[in-house]
Amino acid sequence: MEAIIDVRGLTKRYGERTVVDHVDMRAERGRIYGFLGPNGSGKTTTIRMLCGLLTPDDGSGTCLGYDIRTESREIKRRAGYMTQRFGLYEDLSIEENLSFIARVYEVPQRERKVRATLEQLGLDKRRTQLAGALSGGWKQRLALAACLLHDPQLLLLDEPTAGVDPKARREFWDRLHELAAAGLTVLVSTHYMDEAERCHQLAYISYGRLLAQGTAEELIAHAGLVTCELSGSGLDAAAKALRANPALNVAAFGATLHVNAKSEGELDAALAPYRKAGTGGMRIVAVDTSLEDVFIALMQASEDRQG
Ligand SMILES: Nc1ncnc2c1ncn2[C@@H]1O[C@H](COP(=O)(O)OP(=O)(O)OP(=O)(O)O)[C@@H](O)[C@H]1O
Repeated sequence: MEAIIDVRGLTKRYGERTVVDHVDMRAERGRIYGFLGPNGSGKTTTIRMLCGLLTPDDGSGTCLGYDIRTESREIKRRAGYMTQRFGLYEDLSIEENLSFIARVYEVPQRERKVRATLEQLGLDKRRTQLAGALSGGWKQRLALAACLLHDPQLLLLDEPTAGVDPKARREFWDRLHELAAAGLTVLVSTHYMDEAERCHQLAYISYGRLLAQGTAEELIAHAGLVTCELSGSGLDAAAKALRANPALNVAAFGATLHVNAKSEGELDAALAPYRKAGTGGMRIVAVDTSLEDVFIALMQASEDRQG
Protein backbone atom coordinates (compact mmCIF):
# COMPACT_ATOMS: atom_id res chain seq x y z
CA MET A 1 0.00 0.00 0.00
CA GLU A 2 1.16 3.53 -0.82
CA ALA A 3 2.17 5.52 2.27
CA ILE A 4 0.67 9.01 2.27
CA ILE A 5 2.10 9.81 5.70
CA ASP A 6 5.31 8.09 6.76
CA VAL A 7 7.13 9.74 9.66
CA ARG A 8 9.41 8.50 12.41
CA GLY A 9 10.51 10.00 15.69
CA LEU A 10 8.54 13.23 15.22
CA THR A 11 9.37 15.48 18.17
CA LYS A 12 8.50 19.04 19.17
CA ARG A 13 9.75 20.89 22.23
CA TYR A 14 8.66 24.21 23.67
CA GLY A 15 11.35 25.28 26.13
CA GLU A 16 11.83 22.43 28.58
CA ARG A 17 8.59 20.71 27.58
CA THR A 18 8.45 17.97 24.97
CA VAL A 19 4.91 18.25 23.63
CA VAL A 20 5.32 15.66 20.86
CA ASP A 21 7.69 12.88 21.78
CA HIS A 22 9.09 10.58 19.07
CA VAL A 23 5.84 9.87 17.25
CA ASP A 24 5.90 7.32 14.41
CA MET A 25 2.96 7.38 12.04
CA ARG A 26 2.07 5.73 8.76
CA ALA A 27 -1.11 6.34 6.80
CA GLU A 28 -2.15 4.68 3.57
CA ARG A 29 -4.14 6.02 0.66
CA GLY A 30 -7.92 6.07 0.94
CA ARG A 31 -8.03 5.41 4.68
CA ILE A 32 -9.46 7.45 7.54
CA TYR A 33 -7.15 7.77 10.53
CA GLY A 34 -8.58 8.89 13.83
CA PHE A 35 -6.30 10.80 16.15
CA LEU A 36 -7.41 10.70 19.77
CA GLY A 37 -6.04 11.88 23.06
CA PRO A 38 -6.82 14.22 25.96
CA ASN A 39 -6.70 18.02 25.60
CA GLY A 40 -3.15 19.27 25.23
CA SER A 41 -1.73 15.83 24.36
CA GLY A 42 -0.07 17.00 21.14
CA LYS A 43 -2.57 16.28 18.35
CA THR A 44 -2.63 19.77 16.81
CA THR A 45 1.16 20.07 17.07
CA THR A 46 1.59 16.71 15.28
CA ILE A 47 -0.87 17.68 12.53
CA ARG A 48 0.92 21.00 12.01
CA MET A 49 4.27 19.24 11.67
CA LEU A 50 2.80 16.83 9.13
CA CYS A 51 1.52 19.59 6.87
CA GLY A 52 4.70 21.61 7.04
CA LEU A 53 3.37 24.47 9.21
CA LEU A 54 5.76 23.60 12.06
CA THR A 55 9.30 22.25 11.80
CA PRO A 56 9.99 19.27 14.05
CA ASP A 57 12.92 19.48 16.48
CA ASP A 58 13.66 15.84 15.80
CA GLY A 59 12.45 13.09 13.52
CA SER A 60 11.98 12.80 9.79
CA GLY A 61 9.74 11.43 7.12
CA THR A 62 7.46 12.20 4.24
CA CYS A 63 3.94 13.40 3.69
CA LEU A 64 2.49 12.75 0.20
CA GLY A 65 5.99 11.62 -0.76
CA TYR A 66 7.58 15.00 0.15
CA ASP A 67 10.07 15.59 2.93
CA ILE A 68 8.32 17.23 5.88
CA ARG A 69 11.45 19.28 6.69
CA THR A 70 12.52 20.53 3.30
CA GLU A 71 9.47 20.29 1.02
CA SER A 72 6.70 21.79 3.13
CA ARG A 73 5.63 24.02 0.24
CA GLU A 74 4.81 20.98 -1.89
CA ILE A 75 2.91 19.40 0.99
CA LYS A 76 0.84 22.54 1.64
CA ARG A 77 -0.19 22.66 -2.03
CA ARG A 78 -1.46 19.08 -1.92
CA ALA A 79 -2.97 18.83 1.56
CA GLY A 80 -6.16 20.37 2.96
CA TYR A 81 -6.01 21.52 6.57
CA MET A 82 -9.10 22.36 8.59
CA THR A 83 -8.14 24.07 11.83
CA GLN A 84 -9.97 23.79 15.13
CA ARG A 85 -11.46 27.25 14.86
CA PHE A 86 -13.58 28.36 11.88
CA GLY A 87 -10.88 29.49 9.47
CA LEU A 88 -12.99 31.49 7.03
CA TYR A 89 -13.74 35.21 7.07
CA GLU A 90 -16.99 35.78 8.92
CA ASP A 91 -17.49 39.21 7.34
CA LEU A 92 -17.11 37.94 3.77
CA SER A 93 -19.93 36.20 1.93
CA ILE A 94 -19.91 32.45 1.35
CA GLU A 95 -18.96 32.99 -2.29
CA GLU A 96 -16.26 35.56 -1.50
CA ASN A 97 -14.65 33.14 0.97
CA LEU A 98 -14.54 30.34 -1.60
CA SER A 99 -13.23 32.67 -4.33
CA PHE A 100 -10.52 33.99 -2.02
CA ILE A 101 -9.32 30.49 -1.10
CA ALA A 102 -9.43 29.35 -4.73
CA ARG A 103 -7.24 32.34 -5.61
CA VAL A 104 -4.74 31.60 -2.82
CA TYR A 105 -4.37 28.02 -4.08
CA GLU A 106 -4.29 29.16 -7.72
CA VAL A 107 -7.14 26.77 -8.53
CA PRO A 108 -7.56 26.44 -12.31
CA GLN A 109 -10.95 27.60 -13.71
CA ARG A 110 -11.61 29.27 -10.39
CA GLU A 111 -15.09 30.66 -11.02
CA ARG A 112 -16.40 27.38 -12.39
CA LYS A 113 -15.00 25.49 -9.43
CA VAL A 114 -16.53 27.93 -6.91
CA ARG A 115 -19.92 27.71 -8.66
CA ALA A 116 -19.79 23.91 -8.67
CA THR A 117 -18.87 23.87 -4.98
CA LEU A 118 -21.76 26.21 -4.10
CA GLU A 119 -24.17 23.99 -6.03
CA GLN A 120 -22.82 20.81 -4.48
CA LEU A 121 -23.26 22.30 -1.02
CA GLY A 122 -26.76 23.51 -1.85
CA LEU A 123 -25.62 27.04 -1.00
CA ASP A 124 -25.96 28.64 -4.44
CA LYS A 125 -29.08 30.59 -3.42
CA ARG A 126 -27.32 31.80 -0.26
CA ARG A 127 -24.01 32.68 -1.95
CA THR A 128 -24.17 36.35 -0.86
CA GLN A 129 -24.92 35.58 2.79
CA LEU A 130 -22.12 36.39 5.24
CA ALA A 131 -20.22 33.26 6.35
CA GLY A 132 -20.45 34.47 9.95
CA ALA A 133 -24.27 34.20 9.82
CA LEU A 134 -24.25 30.45 9.09
CA SER A 135 -25.13 27.87 11.75
CA GLY A 136 -22.36 25.69 13.23
CA GLY A 137 -23.18 22.74 10.97
CA TRP A 138 -23.21 24.86 7.81
CA LYS A 139 -19.96 26.63 8.75
CA GLN A 140 -18.30 23.27 9.09
CA ARG A 141 -19.65 22.06 5.71
CA LEU A 142 -18.41 25.27 4.09
CA ALA A 143 -15.00 24.94 5.76
CA LEU A 144 -14.68 21.37 4.47
CA ALA A 145 -15.68 22.43 0.96
CA ALA A 146 -13.09 25.24 1.13
CA CYS A 147 -10.37 22.71 2.08
CA LEU A 148 -11.31 20.59 -0.94
CA LEU A 149 -11.25 23.38 -3.56
CA HIS A 150 -7.67 22.65 -4.62
CA ASP A 151 -8.32 18.87 -4.88
CA PRO A 152 -5.97 17.79 -2.09
CA GLN A 153 -4.83 14.19 -1.74
CA LEU A 154 -4.67 14.40 2.04
CA LEU A 155 -7.07 16.02 4.49
CA LEU A 156 -5.86 16.98 7.96
CA LEU A 157 -8.87 17.81 10.12
CA ASP A 158 -8.40 19.12 13.63
CA GLU A 159 -11.54 18.43 15.67
CA PRO A 160 -13.75 19.41 12.73
CA THR A 161 -17.04 18.59 14.42
CA ALA A 162 -16.55 20.20 17.84
CA GLY A 163 -19.82 21.89 18.81
CA VAL A 164 -21.77 20.49 15.85
CA ASP A 165 -25.08 18.67 16.38
CA PRO A 166 -25.28 14.86 15.98
CA LYS A 167 -27.13 14.93 12.64
CA ALA A 168 -24.63 17.32 11.05
CA ARG A 169 -21.76 15.25 12.51
CA ARG A 170 -23.18 12.08 10.96
CA GLU A 171 -23.54 13.78 7.58
CA PHE A 172 -20.00 15.13 7.84
CA TRP A 173 -18.69 11.61 8.45
CA ASP A 174 -20.72 10.19 5.56
CA ARG A 175 -18.97 12.77 3.37
CA LEU A 176 -15.54 11.80 4.75
CA HIS A 177 -16.24 8.17 3.84
CA GLU A 178 -17.28 9.18 0.30
CA LEU A 179 -14.03 11.13 -0.06
CA ALA A 180 -11.94 8.26 1.30
CA ALA A 181 -13.65 5.83 -1.08
CA ALA A 182 -12.56 8.16 -3.92
CA GLY A 183 -8.93 7.84 -2.75
CA LEU A 184 -8.47 10.74 -0.34
CA THR A 185 -6.55 10.02 2.87
CA VAL A 186 -7.93 11.62 6.03
CA LEU A 187 -6.29 12.24 9.39
CA VAL A 188 -8.89 13.56 11.81
CA SER A 189 -8.59 14.41 15.47
CA THR A 190 -11.67 13.91 17.60
CA HIS A 191 -12.90 13.46 21.14
CA TYR A 192 -16.07 11.63 20.05
CA MET A 193 -16.23 7.84 20.43
CA ASP A 194 -18.85 7.36 17.71
CA GLU A 195 -16.47 9.12 15.30
CA ALA A 196 -13.50 7.01 16.45
CA GLU A 197 -15.56 3.93 15.63
CA ARG A 198 -16.02 5.16 12.06
CA CYS A 199 -12.24 5.38 11.40
CA HIS A 200 -10.32 2.64 9.61
CA GLN A 201 -7.31 3.12 11.88
CA LEU A 202 -6.79 4.87 15.21
CA ALA A 203 -3.89 6.42 17.05
CA TYR A 204 -4.03 7.45 20.71
CA ILE A 205 -1.62 10.08 22.03
CA SER A 206 -1.09 11.23 25.61
CA TYR A 207 1.54 13.65 26.94
CA GLY A 208 3.04 13.72 23.45
CA ARG A 209 3.56 9.96 23.26
CA LEU A 210 1.74 7.64 20.89
CA LEU A 211 0.41 4.94 23.21
CA ALA A 212 -1.58 2.79 20.80
CA GLN A 213 -2.16 2.45 17.09
CA GLY A 214 -4.31 0.10 14.99
CA THR A 215 -7.90 -0.75 14.14
CA ALA A 216 -10.54 -0.49 16.88
CA GLU A 217 -10.54 -4.30 17.17
CA GLU A 218 -6.74 -4.39 17.45
CA LEU A 219 -6.70 -1.69 20.14
CA ILE A 220 -9.34 -3.54 22.16
CA ALA A 221 -7.53 -6.89 21.81
CA HIS A 222 -4.15 -5.35 22.59
CA ALA A 223 -5.45 -3.66 25.76
CA GLY A 224 -6.33 -7.14 27.14
CA LEU A 225 -8.95 -5.82 29.56
CA VAL A 226 -11.71 -7.72 31.34
CA THR A 227 -14.77 -5.53 31.91
CA CYS A 228 -17.89 -5.65 34.08
CA GLU A 229 -20.87 -3.33 34.06
CA LEU A 230 -22.45 -2.37 37.38
CA SER A 231 -25.95 -0.97 37.60
CA GLY A 232 -28.63 -0.42 40.19
CA SER A 233 -28.29 1.17 43.60
CA GLY A 234 -25.13 2.10 45.51
CA LEU A 235 -23.09 2.96 42.42
CA ASP A 236 -21.63 6.23 43.75
CA ALA A 237 -20.18 4.62 46.86
CA ALA A 238 -18.92 1.63 44.85
CA ALA A 239 -17.21 3.95 42.32
CA LYS A 240 -15.45 5.79 45.11
CA ALA A 241 -14.19 2.61 46.74
CA LEU A 242 -13.20 0.90 43.48
CA ARG A 243 -11.31 3.98 42.23
CA ALA A 244 -8.94 3.62 45.20
CA ASN A 245 -7.77 0.28 43.75
CA PRO A 246 -4.84 0.98 41.36
CA ALA A 247 -5.42 -2.28 39.45
CA LEU A 248 -8.82 -1.06 38.22
CA ASN A 249 -10.18 1.44 35.72
CA VAL A 250 -13.54 2.82 36.72
CA ALA A 251 -15.74 5.01 34.54
CA ALA A 252 -19.36 6.07 34.53
CA PHE A 253 -21.24 5.13 31.34
CA GLY A 254 -24.62 6.83 31.55
CA ALA A 255 -26.43 5.30 34.52
CA THR A 256 -23.98 2.39 34.74
CA LEU A 257 -20.42 1.95 35.91
CA HIS A 258 -17.76 0.16 33.86
CA VAL A 259 -14.98 -1.45 35.84
CA ASN A 260 -12.09 -3.23 34.19
CA ALA A 261 -8.74 -4.77 35.00
CA LYS A 262 -5.96 -6.63 33.23
CA SER A 263 -6.99 -9.97 34.68
CA GLU A 264 -10.20 -11.73 35.60
CA GLY A 265 -8.72 -12.60 39.01
CA GLU A 266 -8.12 -8.95 39.91
CA LEU A 267 -11.56 -7.90 38.72
CA ASP A 268 -13.37 -10.73 40.51
CA ALA A 269 -11.52 -10.04 43.77
CA ALA A 270 -12.37 -6.34 43.59
CA LEU A 271 -16.05 -6.95 42.82
CA ALA A 272 -16.54 -9.86 45.27
CA PRO A 273 -17.84 -7.67 48.12
CA TYR A 274 -20.54 -6.25 45.83
CA ARG A 275 -21.65 -9.66 44.62
CA LYS A 276 -22.38 -10.83 48.17
CA ALA A 277 -25.99 -11.09 49.11
CA GLY A 278 -27.23 -8.17 51.12
CA THR A 279 -25.34 -5.45 49.20
CA GLY A 280 -28.63 -4.16 47.87
CA GLY A 281 -29.98 -3.97 44.35
CA MET A 282 -26.69 -3.84 42.44
CA ARG A 283 -26.39 -5.86 39.24
CA ILE A 284 -22.99 -6.94 37.92
CA VAL A 285 -22.60 -8.39 34.43
CA ALA A 286 -19.55 -9.17 32.29
CA VAL A 287 -19.55 -7.07 29.10
CA ASP A 288 -17.32 -6.77 26.03
CA THR A 289 -14.63 -4.14 26.48
CA SER A 290 -15.49 -1.11 24.34
CA LEU A 291 -13.18 1.32 22.58
CA GLU A 292 -14.12 3.95 25.16
CA ASP A 293 -13.09 1.56 27.98
CA VAL A 294 -9.71 1.17 26.28
CA PHE A 295 -9.18 4.93 25.86
CA ILE A 296 -10.14 5.58 29.49
CA ALA A 297 -7.67 2.90 30.62
CA LEU A 298 -4.91 4.37 28.41
CA MET A 299 -5.55 7.85 29.80
CA GLN A 300 -5.58 6.54 33.37
CA ALA A 301 -2.31 4.62 32.92
CA SER A 302 -0.64 7.61 31.33
CA GLU A 303 -1.81 9.97 34.12
CA ASP A 304 -0.55 7.52 36.76
CA ARG A 305 2.86 7.41 35.05
CA GLN A 306 3.06 11.21 34.89
CA GLY A 307 1.68 11.82 38.34
N1 LIG B 1 3.46 27.74 20.62
C1 LIG B 1 3.46 27.05 21.77
N2 LIG B 1 4.24 27.40 22.79
C2 LIG B 1 4.26 26.71 23.95
N3 LIG B 1 3.50 25.62 24.18
C3 LIG B 1 2.68 25.22 23.20
C4 LIG B 1 2.61 25.91 21.93
N4 LIG B 1 1.71 25.28 21.16
C5 LIG B 1 1.23 24.23 21.89
N5 LIG B 1 1.81 24.21 23.11
C6 LIG B 1 1.55 23.21 24.17
O1 LIG B 1 1.78 21.95 23.63
C7 LIG B 1 0.87 21.00 24.19
C8 LIG B 1 0.19 20.24 23.07
O2 LIG B 1 -0.73 21.12 22.44
P1 LIG B 1 -1.66 20.67 21.23
O3 LIG B 1 -2.45 21.88 20.84
O4 LIG B 1 -0.83 20.02 20.20
O5 LIG B 1 -2.61 19.59 21.92
P2 LIG B 1 -3.95 18.93 21.40
O6 LIG B 1 -3.81 17.46 21.65
O7 LIG B 1 -4.24 19.36 20.02
O8 LIG B 1 -5.03 19.52 22.40
P3 LIG B 1 -6.63 19.81 22.18
O9 LIG B 1 -7.33 18.49 22.16
O10 LIG B 1 -6.96 20.61 23.39
O11 LIG B 1 -6.75 20.58 20.92
C9 LIG B 1 -0.08 21.77 25.07
O12 LIG B 1 0.30 21.63 26.41
C10 LIG B 1 0.09 23.21 24.62
O13 LIG B 1 -0.11 24.10 25.69
